[in-house]
Amino acid sequence: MIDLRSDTVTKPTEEMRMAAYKAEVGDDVYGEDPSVNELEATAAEILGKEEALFVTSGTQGNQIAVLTHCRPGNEIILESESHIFYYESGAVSALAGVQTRTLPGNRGAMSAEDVLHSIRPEDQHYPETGLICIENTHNRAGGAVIPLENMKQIYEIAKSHHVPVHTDGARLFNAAEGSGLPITHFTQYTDTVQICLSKGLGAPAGSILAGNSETISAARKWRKRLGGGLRQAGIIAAPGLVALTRMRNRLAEDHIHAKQLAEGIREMKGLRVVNEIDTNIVVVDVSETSLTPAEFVDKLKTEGVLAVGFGRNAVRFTTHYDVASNDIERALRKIQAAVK
Ligand SMILES: Cc1ncc(COP(=O)(O)O)c(CN[C@H](C(=O)O)[C@H](C)O)c1O
Repeated sequence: MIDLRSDTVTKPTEEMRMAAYKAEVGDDVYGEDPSVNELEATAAEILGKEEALFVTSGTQGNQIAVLTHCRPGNEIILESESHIFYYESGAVSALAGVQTRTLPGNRGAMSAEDVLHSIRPEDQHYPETGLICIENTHNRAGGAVIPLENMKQIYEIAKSHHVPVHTDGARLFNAAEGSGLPITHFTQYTDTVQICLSKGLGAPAGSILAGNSETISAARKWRKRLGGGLRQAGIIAAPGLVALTRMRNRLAEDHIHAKQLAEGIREMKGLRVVNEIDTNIVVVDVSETSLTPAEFVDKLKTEGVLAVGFGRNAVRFTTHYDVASNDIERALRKIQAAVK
């Protein structure tokens, strides 16, 4: 079975498993787990932020950011198919008690103009704008890289209106690789950033939320309130450190594989690649097969390829560490067989 459902399916490498086995541990609620402390310090350094917090998932990192920046009754501005809006089970309302102001994106990027005109002026009828969220790369835009200039413009507008910015950077390392820019060029234009260790970087679990010391200290308290204060968490932080320090440079391979997959699918009658391939995601319109995305996903499975439905007419294929070069050729043959 070639699993192209998501880069969340990556299994830990031998090196990560050994790191977990050998991890030095302590009680992280007391700040005494050396592996967690090393991971957080290393992540803060790499992301160009004062401090970083190890969290259990990208969703937890995003939700802690919303809880830390906002208060109940605030409005948050975010893109209409962003993960925080689309895939986090309404947590921003359920947990933080905020309302969403979604804006259309162009390949996932909100226009700075739209953001400017969506920030609420002071008025007793209006909620305060508590946060602006950017997603880079943008999952439902097909792993699109949000241009640096766009982030810069939004950040400058946010700062001039004293509104914080959070970046859902679940795949920000893919954005850095896809744009050829150091990750700190992107993180300079956001107050907090969440990055996933468990996706393209291949860790078994975990994410990082990074920002200035005051914000991360408040975020740490929110993590505790959510039951995320962990004990000997070095067992999962140590493999996370391996992922963060050893797996960034191989993301280019996933991007090459995604491009190869897209090129092969473009040759197939009945399928249409709908996104420009910036990183590791290929979105394919299957409407000409007269199958629904769910039916096509089932057909693919019988041929030995796993993918996910992705909206009304499309399926998504995501390349990752556990998909090797020869898997792409094999997957293309199986996808071709599913189309027949
Ligand atoms: C941009 C972005 N931000 C946050 C998350 C949440 O990360 P986790 O909570 O799964 O660790 C995801 C996961 N994305 C998953 C996937 O793509 O298969 C599913 C859709 O939740 C994401 O794509």
